[in-house]
Amino acid sequence: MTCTKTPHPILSIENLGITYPGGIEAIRSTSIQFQPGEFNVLLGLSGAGKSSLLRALNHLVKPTSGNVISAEFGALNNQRILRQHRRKTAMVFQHHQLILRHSALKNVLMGRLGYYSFWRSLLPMPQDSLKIALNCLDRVGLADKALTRVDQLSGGQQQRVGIARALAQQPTIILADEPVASLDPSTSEKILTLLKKICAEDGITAVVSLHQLEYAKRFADRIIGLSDAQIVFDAAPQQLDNKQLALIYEQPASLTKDETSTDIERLSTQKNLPHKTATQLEIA
Ligand SMILES: Nc1ncnc2c1ncn2[C@@H]1O[C@H](COP(=O)(O)OP(=O)(O)OP(=O)(O)O)[C@@H](O)[C@H]1O
Repeated sequence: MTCTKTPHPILSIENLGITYPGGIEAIRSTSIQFQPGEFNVLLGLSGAGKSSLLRALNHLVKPTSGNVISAEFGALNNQRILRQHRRKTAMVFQHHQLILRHSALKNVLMGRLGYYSFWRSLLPMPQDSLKIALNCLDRVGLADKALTRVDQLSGGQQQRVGIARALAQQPTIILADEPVASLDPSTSEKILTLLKKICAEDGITAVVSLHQLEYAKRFADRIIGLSDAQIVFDAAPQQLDNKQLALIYEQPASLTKDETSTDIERLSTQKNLPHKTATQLEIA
């Protein structure tokens, strides 16, 4: 089941494939279009290819074939276009990727770095960026924690700072890679509610990877179900019946149970690389 193409996608992928060194095929040749303002959930078992697909959308994982095409900037085939696209495409991570010894405000200000040259970003941020960052903290309900060190905040509050940092980028697209995987159910619901509300208010297109079916059904405008490196479902949550669910959640024949858990272990250590912006600021 697939969504039909519409004439004005904000972001498209065309025949995109990802094969990691060693020959692991994470995404087989796939084409999708994302519509402006849509809240998309990538749903699937661990190892299905959700993170790889999501991270390919801003070339954090480089596709081995095919193209990612931004409606605003064009195909991501040179550094200038990639920089422009990344400035408007914010990321939210499972483990927040915040600098724990810095204040919430300083972390949120990192979202503004893409707007300044490297040399300018070494100086204190201008007033307008400060105002934007404070406003973003206010929108996630953390105005009173602006000067609190992030390591003194709860997991849910840290993820709110992560969302505020994304928002400070004034993005048109937010990519959220398992944003609630480290949180308890009640906090997860609050975070997804907040993320959806903010995206709706600002007309931001969201692509969110999740493995919890319940949240996908509740929050997604569109669910893109992945299994074994390919899209097996692409439609509104209301159209997800048991037959479609079986396609998403059946264990690929190519993996035994043991191989799957080995993959998960490897992923949990390899995948959560620090966000490039965070690394840059750590150095600065
Ligand atoms: N850096 C890497 N090097 C080699 N193989 C990788 C790498 N990252 C992911 N893979 C493999 O690519 C496939 C897809 O992984 P991916 O992380 O995209 O899946 P996922 O659906 O996001 O899983 P999870 O829910 O566990 O995050 C898996 O077989 C995984 O082992």
